[in-house]
Amino acid sequence: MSRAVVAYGANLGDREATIDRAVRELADTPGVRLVAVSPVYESAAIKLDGVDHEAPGYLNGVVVLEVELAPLVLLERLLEIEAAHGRDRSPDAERWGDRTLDLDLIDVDGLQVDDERLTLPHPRAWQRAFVLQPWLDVEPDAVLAGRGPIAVLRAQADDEVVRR
Ligand SMILES: Nc1ncnc2c1ncn2[C@@H]1O[C@H](COP(=O)(O)OP(=O)(O)OP(=O)(O)O)[C@@H](O)[C@H]1O
Ligand SMILES: Nc1nc2c(c(=O)[nH]1)N=C(CO)CN2
Repeated sequence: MSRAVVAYGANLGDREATIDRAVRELADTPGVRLVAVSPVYESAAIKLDGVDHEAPGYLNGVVVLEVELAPLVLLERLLEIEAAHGRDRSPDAERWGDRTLDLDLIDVDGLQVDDERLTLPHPRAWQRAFVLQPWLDVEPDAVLAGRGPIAVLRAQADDEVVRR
């Protein structure tokens, strides 16, 4: 049994409905138990060249899971749920572009993994308030492997999040 933190983000379509359904689908997955659901945050879209106030805003949050699945199997399930909610993964889709649903595997038991398909912890989570703040709300003492306590990382992250 492992403990996994999954972050979601959505800035296209009916964001609330997509997130509600995606969390339910995740919780209904055999071998997955939903342990905690964070508050939801609004955040401006971060693009490769900085904050984009013209783009639709995101809803972001995290869920904590107990899983009996290997990390790669859980990742496959996340990608499947994203696809079921219309995530555009065509080769010409913009990197960090607008999306109906993004599900990122942030941490699994503090494991450090550098696989072709999976990096753990998520390599950019440490600098994202839109991940750290909701995670902090549900696991205030959590530590991001190789980076330190998420409370410290959150204080250093400069993207803005507003609780809904
Ligand atoms: N910890 C992880 N969580 C989710 N995907 C990961 C992880 N590590 C590696 N990947 C791989 O990254 C690929 C691209 O992910 P994705 O398109 O969601 O990136 P992104 O959300 O646009 O950007 P970012 O990774 O900065 O959040 C996925 O197909 C997946 O195989
Ligand atoms: N506000 C916000 N910006 C983003 C997000 C996100 O979830 N929220 N995800 C990205 C790539 O994963 C890129 N930019």
